[in-house]
Amino acid sequence: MSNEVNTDLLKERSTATFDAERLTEFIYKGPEKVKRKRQIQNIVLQDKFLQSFKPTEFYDRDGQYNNAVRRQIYIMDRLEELGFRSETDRLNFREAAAPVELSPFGLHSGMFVPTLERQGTPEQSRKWVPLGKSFKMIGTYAQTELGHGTFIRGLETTATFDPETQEFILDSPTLSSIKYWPGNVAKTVNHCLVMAQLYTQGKCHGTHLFLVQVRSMEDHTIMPGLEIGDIGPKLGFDGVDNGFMKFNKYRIPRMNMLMRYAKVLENGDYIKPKNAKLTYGAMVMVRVWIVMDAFKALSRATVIAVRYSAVRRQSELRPGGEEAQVIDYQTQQYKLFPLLATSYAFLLAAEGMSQIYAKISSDIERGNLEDMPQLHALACGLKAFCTWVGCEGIEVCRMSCGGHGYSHASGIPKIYANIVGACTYEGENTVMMLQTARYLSKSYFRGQRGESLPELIQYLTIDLNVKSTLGEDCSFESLVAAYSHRAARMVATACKLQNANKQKGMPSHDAWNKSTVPFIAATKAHCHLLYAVYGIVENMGEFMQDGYFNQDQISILNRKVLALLEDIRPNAVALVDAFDYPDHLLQSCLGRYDGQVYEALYENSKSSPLNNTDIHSSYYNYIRPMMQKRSKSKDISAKL
Ligand SMILES: CC(C)(COP(=O)(O)OP(=O)(O)OC[C@H]1O[C@@H](n2cnc3c(N)ncnc32)[C@H](O)[C@@H]1OP(=O)(O)O)[C@@H](O)C(=O)NCCC(=O)NCCSC(=O)CCCC(=O)O
Ligand SMILES: Cc1cc2nc3c(=O)[nH]c(=O)nc-3n(C[C@H](O)[C@H](O)[C@H](O)COP(=O)(O)OP(=O)(O)OC[C@H]3O[C@@H](n4cnc5c(N)ncnc54)[C@H](O)[C@@H]3O)c2cc1C
Repeated sequence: MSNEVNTDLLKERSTATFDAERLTEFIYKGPEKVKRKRQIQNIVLQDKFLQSFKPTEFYDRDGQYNNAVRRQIYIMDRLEELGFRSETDRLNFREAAAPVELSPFGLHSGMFVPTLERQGTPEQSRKWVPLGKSFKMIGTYAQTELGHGTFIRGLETTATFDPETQEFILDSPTLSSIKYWPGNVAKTVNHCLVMAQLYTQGKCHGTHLFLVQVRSMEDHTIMPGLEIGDIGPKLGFDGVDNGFMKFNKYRIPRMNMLMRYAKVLENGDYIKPKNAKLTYGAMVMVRVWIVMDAFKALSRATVIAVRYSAVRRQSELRPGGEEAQVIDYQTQQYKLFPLLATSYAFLLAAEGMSQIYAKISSDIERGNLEDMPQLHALACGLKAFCTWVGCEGIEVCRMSCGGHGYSHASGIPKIYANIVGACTYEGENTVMMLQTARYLSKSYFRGQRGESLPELIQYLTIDLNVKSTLGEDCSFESLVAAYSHRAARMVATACKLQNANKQKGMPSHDAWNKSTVPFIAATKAHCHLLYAVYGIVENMGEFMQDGYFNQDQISILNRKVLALLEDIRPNAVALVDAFDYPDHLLQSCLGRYDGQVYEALYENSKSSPLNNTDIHSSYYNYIRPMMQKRSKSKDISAKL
């Protein structure tokens, strides 16, 4: 591989009107943090073991899982040796060491241990959290069943208290109650946090979490009374052993129920929690993290597509002139530059969401549940919005790279396959949006009654008769006002339909269900981020429906969005460079910093396992016999 930088990329970087390094420092919170991140990435780059793996797509499922386990245990050991204490250092190392290879221990660290910490009593946390953090206990979060994932209250796994033996008896009473999907349950973990319907003294008290040992700590064999296995290949996540698990009257000690919020006493008495949804806390936490995952996925795909668009020359923009950089086609800019803006908007949204989560979750830990509904609504809405918009954007990035975008060598298919599951897991997106919609509906009617609303939704009470004051300058204030007006109008419209349904005599659940489509649109408008002008132009109908914008303002906006493309054009490469993703993290022949795309593609293809032999065995086994057979037959054309 040559070590020169592609001349088009060199030119792009030399003509940028700002210093990308300054923006990198803003993104990563200062030059020292950037320097430290790069130091850590370099440790990984120099690491022979970590650099010894071929791309995941060159291995079969067994190999991908085996490599994922090897890699992650190596990372754990290296982190011990390196002695990194700060979470940022550890995260930077992990991300560099496994940029796209998901971890079979991901749910252990991401859900199992944090849930033991937050949902266990202090005694339970003291006993189990150190075992989890030292990997003496390896766990996951097992909630979804064959028959239920979304509707937690419909889960069928039972945990029945036996006061004689002071145990809970876990059971999968039906086929549909078999646990199905939980990550890492098939081969990796020896414990699970199981969500089950709690029965005591003959009464069901709803779903609660139970710590269950599922494999022997001696030899990893499956505990008697359990059936466990892998669910099979999936669209992505092939290094992760999502599994199924069936309980057959499986007994666990009473004290294995997480009892921070709800309790079962020795005599079987049930002590209820302050709020039944406290048990759902782990899911809220992961939804908040998924907003950042959506930013990372979309921004990486955008880096690849923008750099490639600066390098790829195709067709004549000027008749008889040299072939143009595809980034100079207005259509290519209209595809990619809004995604660049969206990536930056997602970064800010993810950081804001994390701050709000930190504040409200610590209030909840102290017993103040006041803002729990707002946190739930925000986490549901942003998780759904950012994964939907992010996945659509990553697909646009793939297609904007033409044929090479469809190759794993572009790096984009893996980015997509890893993040698109997040539209489903941790709460299916439509269902999540409806949770936010329910909160907006209740808030709208509270606002109508003159009650005060939390700051984030005070816009619901604005005067909808006001028209836009947008002028040629498309001021920030006028754009924010436009988005607020659109969302407030759409929420009001959906609520009026819900009310009208009730006035017609529909029971409230039907009145709700028959207004959920406009509520989904209204909730998307509520979550819509301010990548401003493009968002208005793409959704113009929703902004025009009540004449909020006049014809002249619409012309201004249409002109503005095209003008913005030209404004961004000279800085497009610098804006993606600022994300500071090193090549080994992007794993993309198209998105390389040096732009040597064709050499990289050629080298990558030569290393494809199918090239290990010149003539494939299938020629000797099938093709040659077929040709020999046909060459003997008389009427060869009929055969063809
Ligand atoms: C959809 C809901 C929220 C419905 O719950 P429900 O008990 O039926 O409640 P409801 O009747 O709709 O609402 C009653 C009320 O409960 C509230 N509520 C609901 N959930 C929460 C919460 N988390 N925090 C705070 N409040 C919550 C609702 O807003 C309602 O409030 P309201 O009565 O309107 O004031 C629930 O079923 C749910 O969360 N479903 C999604 C299941 C899910 O997320 N599964 C994830 C499994 S783990 C996984 O996928 C890991 C993947 C990670 C990986 O592999 O990397
Ligand atoms: C990659 C991956 C990893 C996963 N990891 C885990 C894990 O580690 N642990 C775990 O417990 N689970 C896990 N899951 C399961 C996941 O959490 C569930 O699949 C998810 O919660 C969706 O539930 P469901 O499958 O029941 O979908 P369903 O709800 O059955 O979705 C089917 C359709 O029904 C619609 N629908 C459902 N309810 C409503 C409603 N009230 N209103 C309107 N429409 C509705 C949905 O919008 C959707 O269109 C994982 C799933 C995936 C894909």
